[in-house]
Amino acid sequence: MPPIISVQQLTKTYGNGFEALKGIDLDIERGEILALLGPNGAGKTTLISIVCGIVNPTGGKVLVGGHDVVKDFRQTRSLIGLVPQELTTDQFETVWNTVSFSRGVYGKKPNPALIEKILRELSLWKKKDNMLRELSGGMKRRVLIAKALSHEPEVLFLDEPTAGVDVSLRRDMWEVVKRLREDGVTIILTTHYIEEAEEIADRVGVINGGQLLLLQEKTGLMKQFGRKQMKLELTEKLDEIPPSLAAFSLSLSEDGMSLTHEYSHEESQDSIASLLSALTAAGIHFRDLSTRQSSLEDIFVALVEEKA
Ligand SMILES: Nc1ncnc2c1ncn2[C@@H]1O[C@H](COP(=O)(O)OP(=O)(O)OP(=O)(O)O)[C@@H](O)[C@H]1O
Repeated sequence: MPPIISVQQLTKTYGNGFEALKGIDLDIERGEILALLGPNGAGKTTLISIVCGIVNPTGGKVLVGGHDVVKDFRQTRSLIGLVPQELTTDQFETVWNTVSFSRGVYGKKPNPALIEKILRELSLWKKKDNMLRELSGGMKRRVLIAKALSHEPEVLFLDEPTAGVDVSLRRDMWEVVKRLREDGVTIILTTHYIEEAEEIADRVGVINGGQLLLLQEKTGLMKQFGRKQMKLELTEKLDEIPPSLAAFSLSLSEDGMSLTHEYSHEESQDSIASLLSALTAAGIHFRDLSTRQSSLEDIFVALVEEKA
């Protein structure tokens, strides 16, 4: 099946001469959750805005459902739901009217049953007759999602969806996102919260300086770049690592009371077993052991710094 979104050699130079995108190639598959990570100013919002037809590209091409986002703007836009960072709707309108109106904007026939379903799923049903200005910040966020879903888009863009929202709302949002994916909706989210990408994404793209540095399936990414650490708390102070342990990647803490072994996912479990027996043979005993796996955040920071 062709990708639902195909971004080809996309460039964007703003009026002031700033090159925000420097040739992005990106295919997004139907039904996946793609997290776009990148530091401030990386170009994430510019990329999303071009795909949604809000910003014009300077060069390259974007197809959504096989249609060109510039030439066939109406068709591509109707396939997309965009949850922007901020609410720009009329604050004196009710939740129900706001969401229903949004559906009409895309030329879809009214469908009260669908609007009710969306509002219920987003825990907005009880607030349907409230004006937007009466809602809390978190509730307004929910309205933004409801609006974006009102015309039954095939692709949902979430731009920094959980910035500044509390933990319970964040959980609820992820539940909604997971349900949407089950319904076959493709989801692209930008986030600064790397744990979020780690938890929810199928693939992760890293953008920096207008370039796509990496695009990979999350589990493969974690395996390839992820390092593991095993820390051993020693029973007695060790002055130096004995030569018999030189073959293992070990470091000794300054106080001589702990040893840390770093290894990759590829290294077999055997290496741990042989390290532990080599330690025993060297007369080194430990009272506790802990392991740690590098997170997507560690990987991300290393990658962005490396390319800076
Ligand atoms: N209209 C504009 N004119 C000139 N430069 C712009 C314009 N819009 C964005 N930029 C610049 O383009 C770069 C990319 O901005 P963009 O908003 O796409 O980044 P981002 O990755 O979404 O960042 P953030 O995480 O801060 O939202 C930034 O350096 C920004 O200052």
